[in-house]
Amino acid sequence: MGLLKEINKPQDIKKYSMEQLNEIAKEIRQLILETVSVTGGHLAPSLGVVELTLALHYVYNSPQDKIVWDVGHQSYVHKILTGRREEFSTLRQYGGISGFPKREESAHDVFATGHSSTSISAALGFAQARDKLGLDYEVVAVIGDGAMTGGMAFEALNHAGHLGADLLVILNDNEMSIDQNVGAMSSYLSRLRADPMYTKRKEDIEYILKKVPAIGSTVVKAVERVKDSLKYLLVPGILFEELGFTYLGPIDGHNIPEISMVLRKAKKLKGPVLLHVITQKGRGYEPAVCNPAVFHGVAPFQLKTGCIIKNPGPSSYTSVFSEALTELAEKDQRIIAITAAMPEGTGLNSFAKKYPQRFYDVGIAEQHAVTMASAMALEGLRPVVAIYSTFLQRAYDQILHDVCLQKAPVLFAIDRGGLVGEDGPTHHGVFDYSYLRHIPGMAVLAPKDEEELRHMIYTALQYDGPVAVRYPRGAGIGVDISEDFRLLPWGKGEVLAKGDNLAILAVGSMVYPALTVKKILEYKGIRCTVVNGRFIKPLDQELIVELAQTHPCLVTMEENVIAGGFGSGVLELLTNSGINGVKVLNIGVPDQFVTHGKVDILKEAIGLTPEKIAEQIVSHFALPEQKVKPQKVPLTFAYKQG
Ligand SMILES: Cc1ncc(C[n+]2csc(CCOP(=O)(O)OP(=O)(O)O)c2C)c(N)n1
Ligand SMILES: CC(=O)[C@@H](O)[C@H](O)COP(=O)(O)O
Ligand SMILES: [Mg+2]
Repeated sequence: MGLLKEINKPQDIKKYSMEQLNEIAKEIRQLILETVSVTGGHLAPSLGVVELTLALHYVYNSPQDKIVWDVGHQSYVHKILTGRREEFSTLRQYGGISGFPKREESAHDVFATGHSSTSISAALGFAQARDKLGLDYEVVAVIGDGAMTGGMAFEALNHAGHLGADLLVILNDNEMSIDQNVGAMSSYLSRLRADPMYTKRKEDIEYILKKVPAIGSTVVKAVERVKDSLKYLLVPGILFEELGFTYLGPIDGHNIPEISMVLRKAKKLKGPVLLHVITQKGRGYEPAVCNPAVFHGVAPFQLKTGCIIKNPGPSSYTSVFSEALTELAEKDQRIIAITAAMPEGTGLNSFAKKYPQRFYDVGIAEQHAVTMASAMALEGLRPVVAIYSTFLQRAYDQILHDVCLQKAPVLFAIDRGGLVGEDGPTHHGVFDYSYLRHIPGMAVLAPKDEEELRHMIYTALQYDGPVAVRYPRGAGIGVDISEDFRLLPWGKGEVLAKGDNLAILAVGSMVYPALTVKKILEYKGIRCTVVNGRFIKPLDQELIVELAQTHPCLVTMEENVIAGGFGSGVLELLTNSGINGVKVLNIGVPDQFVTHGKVDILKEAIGLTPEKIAEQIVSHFALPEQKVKPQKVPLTFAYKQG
């Protein structure tokens, strides 16, 4: 490592020449490649902003000057340049550095991001605070072309233009969201990239020349167009100019001298400035350049070949959902599939290939996706909105008012439910039971395994109302998956095992762990009933009341925060049913933001492993322990730890 090892803070790069900065760029790319090929992570986004980040830290003075990274998945270069080079190998590992900007991690991470399209709002907030407090610093938001399709970005552009705030928005345009970018904004940016000044001027001049001999309205129109083309000629970023921004660009986002020169110019301008830079996602690593969608967020891979190291194992919940929906769509023409810029992640890409006319990618616009789906459903279609649990949080109001209040039969396919692992607190889907359960008319289901997910999707589509099916990230349990579809009894749980000392009522990803807890407790002479709750709402009231009346202790288990989750619903039911004899323990995610790391490690850390749960049960209920060898009772399901 040549010059890079001398850089421990951003100011250290200011002494280097442009040639040396290009050398440093090479070293940074190599470090990112060597690290992410081992840890996994957001490779292509970060490779695409190496020169941009170097130029930014060359011209600005972080952390006094505030740089906000939209989504923040592209912040690896920023982290390497701001004192985290040596610990960069701990990227996304438990106890290591986060894959996203994190205030607790560094003063240079001025705003925690992870969800898209927030950077301009944050930048405007910092700019307003600066002006109100009489402080002196620059503010920069770096936002991608994908994130620019998010509604919040427009809200902030609108407000910043209105205020005339001194700030810089850098639009990092690489023509990609996670997949190909979509929307009218993306097309507009393509035109800007294609240097419309030339094309626009040429068309208009030809148009005018052809018409000169004519008289009357044609000449008037011609004059109008000349005016327009002059406007376009002088200000290609007219959309941003009309919002009050000075538009600069488009410039080459890999040319450090050019970027630095334009950044210096931008610093001198008053009011909001938008600098449009063109970058290549995955720059410097051929496999990522050729396939930026695959290398957007990538698992560990072989550096030499770009082959991603796959863990053979059970079908993923995502693929089971995708196959089930695509099969059902064959028979039911009403089914429409909607994603918010994540066709690959939600598994809808295969649906899109088979039914392009019944598929929508709305861009990073979860709120719009939900409300559009509601109107579709009210007209008789069966829209299926596939959005990760954490990103669906953004559309809470739309779910409540635009879907549930009007009883629109929208199916929410909620992927990444529960802990997601290395993406950390901005991405764990551990709040959805709580943010959905209290909405009148909403039904919430969670399958115990991938086989049940298939039947839940089918059952949910037969239900004439708002319904959510929530399932985890990654591989299923490894059970056989039937070919048919079974209608599950609505609102009913499933008794998996019987015992008289205590009853465990588990939902979703905690059902198989509950069976393991049962095994562990048997060795202590404690016999458990285990129930697969299946429905977070409506609860199986009859079964729960019966369990409470026939067992001295009741345990609920869920991979959701305890507050307001499934267990809370059970407690409300017992209280409202006047049942107070039974002792209850709610097991779930504690009242904290769970950090990043492998899921197994995180579960160990927050007491969500079967062993830790069994310990909590014994101590909570002060159950007498007898060392017994339980009779060999085969589990109804072979639960595989893993
Ligand atoms: C609200 C929200 N929805 C979805 C995502 C998932 N997501 C992460 S990055 C990304 C695409 C971002 O594209 P762009 O801003 O162009 O950045 P690039 O990866 O191209 O650098 C998406 C959809 C998210 N982080 N936040
Ligand atoms: C940065 C971002 O929000 C996405 O790239 C997200 O990390 C994808 O998550 P999965 O890897 O679970 O699809
Ligand atoms: Mg992009």
